[in-house]
Order: sequence, then structure tokens, then C-alpha cells
Amino acid sequence: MHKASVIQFVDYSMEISNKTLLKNINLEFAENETFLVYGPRNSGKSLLLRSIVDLNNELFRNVKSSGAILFQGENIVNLEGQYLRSQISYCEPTFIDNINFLTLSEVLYLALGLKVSDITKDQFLLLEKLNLSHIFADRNTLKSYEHFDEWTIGDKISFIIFLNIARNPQVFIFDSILDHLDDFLLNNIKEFLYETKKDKTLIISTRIIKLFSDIAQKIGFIANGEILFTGDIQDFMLSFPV
Ligand SMILES: Nc1ncnc2c1ncn2[C@@H]1O[C@H](COP(=O)(O)OP(=O)(O)OP(=O)(O)O)[C@@H](O)[C@H]1O
Repeated sequence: MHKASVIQFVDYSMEISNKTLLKNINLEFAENETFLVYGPRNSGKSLLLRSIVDLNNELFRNVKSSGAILFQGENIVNLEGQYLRSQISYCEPTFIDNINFLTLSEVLYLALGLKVSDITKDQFLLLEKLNLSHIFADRNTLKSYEHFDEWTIGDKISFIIFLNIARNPQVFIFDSILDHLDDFLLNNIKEFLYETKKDKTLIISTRIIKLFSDIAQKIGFIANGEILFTGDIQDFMLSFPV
């Protein structure tokens, strides 16, 4: 059965300061699909995934693009930024350091409009599943975790995942951020994401295919800003053994 397309790149190219960094991308992400964007360092994974939420324009000057990116059939340039980012959550490893500049209360408020005391039962269950109950169990422990420099990297990544899931978007993009977990936490989070995704779209970028080949169905292989393969992950493993 053909799954409904959620995001589609149509002949999309992008340059920054006259240097072409994404070349003629044609790619489709469907509903209820886990899609791996796989490629070496500097291959263009982040530029590609940030372009889905129109973020490169905000981060860099002299960005030009041609072709189109469609979200549910609409060109993203015609969609309101706030709406786009409520439907598609994007997170990358710089978030792990950037949240250190804020307190837990500030992050909760900025991301979810929530006070710590307003965390709901369902949200607490989510936190429990992500192994964060040792932080959120009671007010006294919470106080000692108000500053993120007291948190482990694994707990910070789990918390970033919580913030993304609690916002209930249609599409989750985890840009290389899950590569930073140890085996135990990664297995727990993969299991959790697998249960959560249902009618959602999950896009994971990685430089290490073996971490996710068990949960992904589709793969796009990118090198030097070009997609060299797109299709079933099993076919990819046979054609490009790594
Ligand atoms: N603002 C920019 N100006 C010029 N070149 C850039 C800019 N941002 C990224 N690049 C270049 O584009 C290429 C792709 O970068 P990108 O960050 O998308 O790679 P990546 O595959 O995500 O890498 P990694 O796995 O290391 O995170 C790299 O060669 C990078 O140097």
C-alpha cells in the first residue's frame, strides 16, 4: 500500500554565498514511516533537514534556493513559520549545549508554555518512559536540577525528546542527536519512538547506519549535497554494503 506523502522535495537546490550545497534533491517522507538520512560528515544532512523548517535562511546570510519543499502538498514558503514548526519538530546536537544558557523552568515555559508545577499526569508518564522520573519525581529533586549543567548528556537528550513529543507534531526530525547516546539509552529511546510514532513521520539523520537499521524502513543516502540512493533500507544494504 502506498503511504501518504507528508514532506516532498521537488528538484530542490540550495546555495550559500554562491556555493551550491544541496543539488537537485528529490525526496519523499511518508506518514507512519521511519526514514534514515544517512551520510558522512559534511555531506549536507543538516542543511537538508533544516531546510524543511526553513531554518537555513534564519541562520545564514546569502541563502538561495530553487525547486520546492512541500508539507502536506503546500509549498513551505507559503506557510506561516510558527505553524510549520508546530507541525514539524527539528532538533540537533547544538541544542544539548544551548539549553545550558537557560534554566529548566525557562525551557519548559518557552517550549511548552508550562510551569514545572503544571506538568500533567500524561506528561509525567512520558518523562517516566524516558527515564527522567529521578529528576521530576518531587519538588526537592527538581530544584537541584534547575540548572542544566547538573544534567548528564543522556538526560538532556531524553528531555529534548520529551519537549518535542509533548508538542505533538506531525513530523519529528532528529538530526544526528541520537548518535550521542550510549547503547542502553539508545535502545530504550528507539523502543519508545517506535511505539510513539503511529501515524507520525520520524526522520533520523546519522553517520552510523547500524544504530538505526533495525527501526528504519526507508533511507536516503547523501554525499556532497546529492542524494545518491533513496528507497528501502534492505535494498540499500545490499547495494551499498557498509
Ligand atoms: N553557512 C554555511 N556557509 C557555507 N558552507 C556551509 C554552511 N553551512 C554548512 N556548510 C557546508 O555545507 C556542507 C554540509 O554541511 P552540513 O552541516 O549539512 O553537513 P552534515 O552532513 O550535517 O555534517 P555532520 O555529520 O558533520 O553534522 C559542509 O561542507 C559545510 O561546511
